[in-house]
Amino acid sequence: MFNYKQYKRGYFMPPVECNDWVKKEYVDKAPIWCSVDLRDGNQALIEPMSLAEKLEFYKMLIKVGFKEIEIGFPAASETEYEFCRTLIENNMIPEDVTIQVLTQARPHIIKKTFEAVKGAPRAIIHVYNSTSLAQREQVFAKSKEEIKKIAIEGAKLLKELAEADGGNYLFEYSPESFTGTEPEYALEVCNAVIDQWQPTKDKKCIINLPVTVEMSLPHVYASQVEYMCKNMHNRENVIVSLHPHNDRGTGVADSELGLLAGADRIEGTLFGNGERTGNVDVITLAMNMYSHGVDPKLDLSDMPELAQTYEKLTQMTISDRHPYCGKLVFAAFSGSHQDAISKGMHYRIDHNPDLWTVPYLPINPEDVGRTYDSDVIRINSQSGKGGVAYVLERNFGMLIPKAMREDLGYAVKDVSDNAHKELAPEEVLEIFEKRYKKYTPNFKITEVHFKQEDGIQTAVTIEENGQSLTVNAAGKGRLDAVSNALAKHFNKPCNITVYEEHALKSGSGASAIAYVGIEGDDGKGYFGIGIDHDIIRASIDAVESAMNRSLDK
Ligand SMILES: CC(=O)SCCNC(=O)CCNC(=O)[C@H](O)C(C)(C)COP(=O)(O)OP(=O)(O)OC[C@H]1O[C@@H](n2cnc3c(N)ncnc32)[C@H](O)[C@@H]1OP(=O)(O)O
Ligand SMILES: CC(C)C(=O)C(=O)O
Repeated sequence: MFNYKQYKRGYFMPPVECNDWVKKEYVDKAPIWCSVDLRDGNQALIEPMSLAEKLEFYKMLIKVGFKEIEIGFPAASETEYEFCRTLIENNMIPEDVTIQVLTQARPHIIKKTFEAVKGAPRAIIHVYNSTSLAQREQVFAKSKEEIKKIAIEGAKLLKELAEADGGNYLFEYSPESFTGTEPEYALEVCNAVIDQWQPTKDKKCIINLPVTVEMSLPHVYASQVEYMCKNMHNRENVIVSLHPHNDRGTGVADSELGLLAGADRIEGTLFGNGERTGNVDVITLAMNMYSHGVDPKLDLSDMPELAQTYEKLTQMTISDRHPYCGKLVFAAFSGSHQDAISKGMHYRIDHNPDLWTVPYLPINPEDVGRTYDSDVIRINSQSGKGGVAYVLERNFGMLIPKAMREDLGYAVKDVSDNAHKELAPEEVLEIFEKRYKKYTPNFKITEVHFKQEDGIQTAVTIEENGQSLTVNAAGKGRLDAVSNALAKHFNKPCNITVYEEHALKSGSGASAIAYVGIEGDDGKGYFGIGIDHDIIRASIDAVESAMNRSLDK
């Protein structure tokens, strides 16, 4: 039954008000990033990655710039164990990278974990036990003291084994299910662990406050984190880490507010893969910082490659709307957005190309390996004249006159609407050319001669209904003379209201384009274009098309 009465809030507010984080406005420096793709992400896959797949993912994480990588749960399976050994025995851990391994606070699992990391140049041993009220009561059936004892015993064993092994280890403790734990109690357990480890400036420890299951608004978590940070023993020698999941869809907000509340480190995954609704998406978090002008200290410049490799190795699918990396996240189909983006692009170039200010696009798509041409302005029946003009300019170097854009915009929209489909730039060009170039259903100009005498005199040969006729007229310029000839012949106005021309990009097979608009006897504008090496020829072709269009009515 769909019955909200069976639920109640399962979190606990700190015993004192903790809201200093509210005064901070944005995350002004990158946290220490720890990727948990190969552990939390991996344990949530339908088919966990093979050794070869984990290796490929690991290399990608290094390329992105992670300096701390939780490579697995070595006591969990042979593959996990072997992966850890492979990295160590093949010297695959760069000097500036530390691997991290996870273990339950159970002696035989901790011991197996130490066996797995033996010989590692550096490693973080991450031990956890669950502390929430629900798990104390239902899973462990243990008192607060007994649960704290599990944590203390685990912490002690880590210290003993590390000393015996002589390896270069840092320790991390997670009060798993922190968000369902009374903050005073979580603090008591964490402080007991810190007291065991006695971290120093040179040998800090990590206390990780997981949002194992997200159960509150993000500001509640921020208050809990602030409470922990303010009351933690030996705080200066403790790295406070966050490990948000995304059950309520606010893992990113938890992380950002948690950082404002004093945390130093984030554990998360690329594209947010992880248990249930996932771990916090490191890419979104990092790009959020980037879009505020803060260096995220991760290199996400080749997002399409990252996305492709991620999808291949995890068999997961990135949504088209996934922040910063989905296929459609930079696409604008709707007319008003396209218009603003197109104007914003020009404004930026004219004013300050070093600053990104384009409306509707939080970041420059090119920064993450996307292109303006195929990713940004895309044409369908929601599009407008600004977007259509932008597509022709960007892709084919055509600078459509302002007065012509509306007519063109509606023509393109109609095609898309009728076909119920998006139009590729080439299809937009095809519609444009079909409508305006060499449009001659009513007549053709087959020959034109000019003579300079009292202005310009012209003789225009018109082929109409299978017959040819030469019309003489005069004008101030050559195009004026031709339009006068057409007006005279058809006994209709052919006043040129728009005339623009420009060279076309090299390689397009033609050197110039002319755009002509005329006002018909109904007061409406009719348009044509001409493309030719000879700009006069191009202009005559354009007026020919425009007049033909006006005769259609
Ligand atoms: C929130 C997280 O994502 S935490 C990480 C979770 N990831 C995984 O569990 C993946 C890897 N895990 C595994 O492969 C297995 O669970 C193993 C190998 C670690 C352990 O396997 P097993 O001992 O066979 O089973 P299991 O995990 O069910 O053990 C449950 C027992 O451990 C206890 N336990 C569970 N977690 C912990 C812990 N962190 N610390 C101490 N005891 C724990 C349980 O209370 C239970 O005790 P009981 O036997 O007295 O009832
Ligand atoms: C082990 C801990 C950090 C964890 O994965 C979680 O709580 O989600």
